[in-house]
Amino acid sequence: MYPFAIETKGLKKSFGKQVVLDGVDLSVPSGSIYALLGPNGAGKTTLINILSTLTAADAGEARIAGYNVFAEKTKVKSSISLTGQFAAVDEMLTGEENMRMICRLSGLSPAESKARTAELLKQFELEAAGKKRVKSYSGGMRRRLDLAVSLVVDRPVLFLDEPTTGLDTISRQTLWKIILRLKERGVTVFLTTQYLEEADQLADKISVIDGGRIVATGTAAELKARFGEEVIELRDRNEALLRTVATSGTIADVRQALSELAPLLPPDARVSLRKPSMDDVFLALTSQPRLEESIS
Ligand SMILES: Nc1ncnc2c1ncn2[C@@H]1O[C@H](COP(=O)(O)OP(=O)(O)OP(=O)(O)O)[C@@H](O)[C@H]1O
Repeated sequence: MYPFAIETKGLKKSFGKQVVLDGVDLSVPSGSIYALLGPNGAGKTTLINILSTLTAADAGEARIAGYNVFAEKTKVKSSISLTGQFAAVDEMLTGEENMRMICRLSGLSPAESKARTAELLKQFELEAAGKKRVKSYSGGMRRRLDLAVSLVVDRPVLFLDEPTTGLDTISRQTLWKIILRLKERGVTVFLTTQYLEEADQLADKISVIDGGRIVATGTAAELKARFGEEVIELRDRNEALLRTVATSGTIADVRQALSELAPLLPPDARVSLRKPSMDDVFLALTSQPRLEESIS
């Protein structure tokens, strides 16, 4: 097994004059869950499209399971699964019929197709739903079927582009559980997300992309620690958030921060200290409007 399932160096991509990726360096350890976190339009889908050979890069290097993404496309394609790859799930067929058809198209015998379908429907908690037509599925069921379909053939690297966008909390948690089980089976999962909590819960490592560059990489704990050990939160008397300020949490630092802030805030503003969240980290690292700016 390669130490890094995905490696990129200096990856660049522009669409016309718009620079979307401006030198992306990534190393994703084999068998890990890696989250790429970034605001809308940061280039997450473009990066996945390049890594899965769907889009050409302008410059740089990329390897999947050791294979060169630009020179060894066939080997790369046979090393990856991509959700949504088979957009051709037939809504008029049941989940089970779709799965069996895709198994057959992937070269499995009728008996193998039946067994693989049963195994995947069970793994994705779709046993009952498997008997129903796909057009009656909820968003969460459909997302699980798409994921199951993309895993008909075992591949070492799985790309998931915003796998839980638009799902309710329960469906999201079911998918998280499934993604964690895939990791236990040795699959490397590379997912993009706008949900900070998702990256926090699932990923062994997180990279934050902004303005076409990776602006930070680390575990959720490392990224939070880099931000600061504590956050001072100031709220008005109706509990509306006025300010957040990163601090070390020592008496000296907290006192200094409060004495600087006091003249700018109503005298009855309330103060509390809390640990930083992924939201704090994300806002600090990306060019999204900062909390302080957005409320002042
Ligand atoms: N084929 C294309 N032609 C022109 N511009 C494109 C093309 N694909 C993407 N872009 C532009 O590149 C930028 C990055 O898009 P991309 O879809 O990679 O971002 P993203 O991080 O996945 O965003 P989101 O979270 O909104 O899906 C966007 O401004 C988008 O409009």
